[in-house]
Amino acid sequence: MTVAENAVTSKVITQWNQKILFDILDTIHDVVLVIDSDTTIVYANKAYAEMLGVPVPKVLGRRLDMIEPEAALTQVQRTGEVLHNRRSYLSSLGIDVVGSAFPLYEDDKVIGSVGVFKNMSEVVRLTEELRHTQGVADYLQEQLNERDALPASFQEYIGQNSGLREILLLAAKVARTDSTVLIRGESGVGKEVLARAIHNGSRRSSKHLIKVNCAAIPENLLESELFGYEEGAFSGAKKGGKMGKFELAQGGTIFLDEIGDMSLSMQAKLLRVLQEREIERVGGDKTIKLNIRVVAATNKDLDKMMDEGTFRRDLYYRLNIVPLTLPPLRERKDDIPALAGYYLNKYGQQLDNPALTLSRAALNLLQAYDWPGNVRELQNVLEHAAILAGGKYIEPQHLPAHLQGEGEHAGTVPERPSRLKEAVSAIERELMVSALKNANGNRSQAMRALGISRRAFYDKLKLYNL
Ligand SMILES: Nc1ncnc2c1ncn2[C@@H]1O[C@H](COP(=O)(O)OP(=O)(O)OP(=O)(O)O)[C@@H](O)[C@H]1O
Repeated sequence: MTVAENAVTSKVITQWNQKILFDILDTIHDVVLVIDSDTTIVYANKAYAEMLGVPVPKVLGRRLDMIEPEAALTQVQRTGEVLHNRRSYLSSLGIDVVGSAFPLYEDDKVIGSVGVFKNMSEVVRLTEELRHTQGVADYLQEQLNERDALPASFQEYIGQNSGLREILLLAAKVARTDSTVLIRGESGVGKEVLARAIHNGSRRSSKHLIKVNCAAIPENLLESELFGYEEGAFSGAKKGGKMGKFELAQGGTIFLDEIGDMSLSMQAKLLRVLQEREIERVGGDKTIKLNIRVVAATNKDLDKMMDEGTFRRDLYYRLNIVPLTLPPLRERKDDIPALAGYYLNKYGQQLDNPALTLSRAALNLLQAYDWPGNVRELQNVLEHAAILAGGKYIEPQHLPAHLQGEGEHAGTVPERPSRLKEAVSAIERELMVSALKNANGNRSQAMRALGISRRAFYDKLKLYNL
């Protein structure tokens, strides 16, 4: 304030009496409190009395350092320094306040101080409530994210179908444990993809995932494949012996695929391993402790097999700790566009045709088909179509005849084969079907009749969805 302004103000004030000045201070919602040099309260406005719940006269003359030793006003009194917008807690009243305190000087001497502050308890309470609510909201959001988000290892498994998603979320949870998992589902639904995701999502991911296709290994070799053998265990045994798949999987995961194709005698041996968690190599007498996680898979109806006595019930219970059944593609057709997109992108890149897309008519045909061979069949169909398409679009004519509703069975020799590869595949499939028929479903016999290796035979079984 300038000297002239000061003169004007004092002139006006002197014209008013003290009462009017105090009335003015009482109109303020903020507390105004004045203490003298020994912290005796010499003035308090109405807001302070209301905050205390007592009339003003009862407050005057009391020593603030007795009531509230840590109050900003008493601090200012001691230090002579202004405190601005300071938040403090008044323990005598149990409230939070925010305000400023100023020293009052007379000839360089602090003769008192004045404080202007407001009760912030409501604001503090609301802020704390908000913080708590925010905390709860964050927690719930985290839970939701955890519920909906699949770990990175599951990204490879394409599918948003709600039924499938429930299974994937359960699998992701189980992945973090050491539980034995049994994955069931028709051929080509992605049991192996899921087994890999479980392994990669587990604490064993830095160790190996060892796969054993129990159906593709001849019965007499399966035991040494799984358990390994010592030198001289049998004629033709390698010098120095050989490590089995269980040993190779130490610290990691063993994936026993096609477990339903295991003979009863092997089932008994496997059951012992699951119970004892130890093995002995064929021809050896040393016990090897196992630290492995077992994931098994099958497309066989194990319940029926147990009823028929071809699958051991006790082994089933050992394996079925966490059962995961993957739905067939016909039950999750809503995933076909995403799966098709994934494979077309893949094959489009390989064929230098990155913009490769499905025409609406072709997509309709994919959606209308029942996919007995599931995702594997879809993958094969799209690979084939991608080669045939040439241009940007896959049209109905690029899809196999049986998808177009023209032929009854996949692979039936087309009357006028459009491509050599297609015709060869169709004939191959026919030959496989008739070999299996002639052998009454006995795969080994069919394989021998066809004169092809076990691996080639099983690859073709998968390829033609037999
Ligand atoms: N959800 C999926 N996302 C991406 N690819 C998939 C999915 N499901 C299956 N596939 C693909 O389909 C093919 C068959 O999958 P996989 O071998 O895992 O099936 P499977 O159920 O183990 O079959 P089988 O019982 O015949 O052994 C693989 O090429 C795999 O990459």
